[in-house]
Amino acid sequence: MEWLDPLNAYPLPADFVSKVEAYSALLLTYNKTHNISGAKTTHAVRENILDSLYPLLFMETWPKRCIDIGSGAGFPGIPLALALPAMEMHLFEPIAKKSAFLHLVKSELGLANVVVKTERIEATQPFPCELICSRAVTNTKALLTLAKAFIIPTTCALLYKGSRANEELEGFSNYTLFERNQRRYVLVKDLL
Ligand SMILES: C[S@@+](CC[C@H](N)C(=O)[O-])C[C@H]1O[C@@H](n2cnc3c(N)ncnc32)[C@H](O)[C@@H]1O
Repeated sequence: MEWLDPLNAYPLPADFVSKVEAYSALLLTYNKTHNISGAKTTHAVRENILDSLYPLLFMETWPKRCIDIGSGAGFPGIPLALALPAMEMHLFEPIAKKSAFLHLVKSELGLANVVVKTERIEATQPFPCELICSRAVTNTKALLTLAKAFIIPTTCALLYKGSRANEELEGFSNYTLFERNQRRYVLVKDLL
């Protein structure tokens, strides 16, 4: 699978390629009738998948449990859950047609480590969580305010950001900015 070459340095599970291709096919089909994602072509879906997975190349550790706030059609939560089957991935997506798709992916691909919640993050029953992921939902401060009840002393946030990442991070003291293929990722620590 040439399009996955940028991830060659990472040991992906044996079933990763077949599952990621199945996810991509499901999304392309479902998107035609339900319009849940701007990614309408194979190339665009693959770009979103790669973007979701680039943090595998720089994150030193992954915890047992992660939440993805505003998962939409599953980015970054589904690709990360496929790459990291030992990590529990909780996908929060309040729009019914999008969360129905996430349920479909979970059942079709047999993803035992994925939990889908059709809820806004601030309206759900919180639980302590060591990793908060989010891509293209809202700015860092607003997002961490919404997710406040999930944050414990060891929680980190892995945020998928555009060019304005630096402006958003004013006031945060402990963060690292990563760049890959013109994309930016921010790992924020000490959230309390
Ligand atoms: C622009 S989409 C991004 C979807 C996906 N993360 C991606 O990168 O393709 C933003 C998503 O965040 C969801 N969302 C917005 N506010 C939310 C909240 N408070 N809690 C959970 N999800 C939220 C929306 O329903 C929407 O599907």
